[in-house]
Amino acid sequence: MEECSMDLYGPTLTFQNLCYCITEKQGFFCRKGHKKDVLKDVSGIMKPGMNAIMGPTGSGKTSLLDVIAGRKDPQGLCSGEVLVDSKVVTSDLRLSSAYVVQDDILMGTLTVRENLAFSVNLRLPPDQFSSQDKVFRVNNVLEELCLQDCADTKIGTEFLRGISGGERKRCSIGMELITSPSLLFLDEPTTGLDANTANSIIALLQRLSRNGKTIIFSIHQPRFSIFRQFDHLTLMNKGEIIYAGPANQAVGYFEDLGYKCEVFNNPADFFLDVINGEIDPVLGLPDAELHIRAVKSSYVCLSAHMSSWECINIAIFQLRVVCGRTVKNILRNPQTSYAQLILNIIFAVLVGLIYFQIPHTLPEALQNRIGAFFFLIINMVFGNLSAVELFINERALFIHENSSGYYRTSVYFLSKVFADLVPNRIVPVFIFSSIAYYMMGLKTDVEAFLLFALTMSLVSLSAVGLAFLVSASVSSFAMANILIALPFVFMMVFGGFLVNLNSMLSWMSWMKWASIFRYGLEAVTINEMRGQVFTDNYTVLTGEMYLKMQGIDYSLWGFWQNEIALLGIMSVCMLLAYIQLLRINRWK
Ligand SMILES: Nc1ncnc2c1ncn2[C@@H]1O[C@H](COP(=O)(O)OP(=O)(O)OP(=O)(O)O)[C@@H](O)[C@H]1O
Repeated sequence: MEECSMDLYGPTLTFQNLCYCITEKQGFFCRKGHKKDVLKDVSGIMKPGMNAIMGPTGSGKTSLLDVIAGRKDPQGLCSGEVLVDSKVVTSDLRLSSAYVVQDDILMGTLTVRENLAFSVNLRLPPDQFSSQDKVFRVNNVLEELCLQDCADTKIGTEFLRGISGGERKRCSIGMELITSPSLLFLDEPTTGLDANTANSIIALLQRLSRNGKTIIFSIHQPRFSIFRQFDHLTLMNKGEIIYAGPANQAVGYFEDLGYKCEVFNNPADFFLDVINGEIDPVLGLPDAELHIRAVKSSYVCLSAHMSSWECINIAIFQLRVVCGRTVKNILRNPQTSYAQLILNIIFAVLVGLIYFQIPHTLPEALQNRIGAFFFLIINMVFGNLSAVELFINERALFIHENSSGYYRTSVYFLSKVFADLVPNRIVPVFIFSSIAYYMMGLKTDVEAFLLFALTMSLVSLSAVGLAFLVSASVSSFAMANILIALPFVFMMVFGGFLVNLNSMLSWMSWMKWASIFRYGLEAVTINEMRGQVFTDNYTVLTGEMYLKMQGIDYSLWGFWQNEIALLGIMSVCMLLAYIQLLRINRWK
């Protein structure tokens, strides 16, 4: 086993007197809760090389890693500080260091090379690195991580078989190495991998550490071939450090305290057995207690060469790169878009057949028209329930990339919204409107058709806006479905078709002002009825007379106020959705 050799170069990270506590809420409404100390006054030093943080489950190793990497909510930090090369750092360290999360968070529909290119494009400033430089970097990382053979293979999704687990992990490491960070944090890099793959990942990290990197990682219970590659070991138990020092001296330290490690025992297992109280002290040292052994070795202070790219990224450039990835993702995973389009076509034909060429004779002229409009609006609203998945699907990816400084929240929001609205909402609605409108035999002039299609689009977009708001506010589909169905049903009741709004209890009727159904129904009714004449054997009824009877303002403003209200609902919902995205908790 190598000791953390003094001639390795790279940044040195120290942490002093870190106390971290969390407040466990007792119930849904209870704001105050019971305080739990996750880290109890811990101090230590991580030098260039391989720094492992080990301990039994729940001992606080991930918490320590997250606190020193600036990923844990600073509100919980009661005391202490983290220094890199003797300079105090804040949680902004997360923007300039590299952190590989335990569950590989990658875009499954993109290839290994495309994922690395995405990272390099967003994290290296475009004015300092040419496209060739970036391609060169991607190729270098592919070579360094031995990923050339699967460079053009897709990562894989739940529907698409992709690269292997080890390759995924190497790709995740590559996403971070692409900026050549000197400080690399990894949360349990071997979890979920088979023994050989785990070994090769640790060997890779060791190789990287020999080239000027300080590698800090948490690990649960490594086998000996892995353990012997560690330079420095931090052993944790119940939020405290019980050993910190050269990994190859840890056995000796415990033996000095009276704990005997059998010849064939794996030191990593031995330490956990000692911590768990499964090994008793021998050598007449029954009272042996484990003390923190803070190793005060001298180290050379090197200037931190971590650079902060956050300010350099240009929003428009980011938008191009993120939109490019979103579009690629949709093109390679087109099921939702196809389903939306096919559903709209089938539904349009169905509605067209049910209400085929509505006559101008009473009473069916009115009954069928209003019934058809209500039916169409129901389809426009409920057909967009799928929009609730927009931000839930990629929540983990967004949190990881956004907190690592890949892009701004606004860039992500705009790219997702446009990439969803055009193929999934606007295009299918126009196709739907064209088929249904002419099959039903509504007004033949083009202006009336365009206003009909516009109203249908605005109804659809307002419903989508509400779905986006729900999607950005919760993290589970079950919750999203409950939250979206309820307002839609209420809006339907207050739409003016199922109940006469003028006869409602006055304290309830205000809800009609928030009903997408009402605005949509009024707009299409005005558009269709104005200038029409309906007859039966004895009666002549003009569209205007009908609208007046219903209490609908059919002036030009009367029509457009509905469109503006729909636009307003959509804009407010989109804005709130964006605010909700900003409010998502990025801390671990
Ligand atoms: N944000 C949090 N909210 C609630 N509890 C937390 C939070 N962060 C840490 N803890 C608690 O702190 C303790 C240490 O957690 P941590 O994840 O650091 O342990 P660990 O050693 O990494 O465990 P494991 O190997 O199981 O991942 C646990 O009891 C955990 O429940």
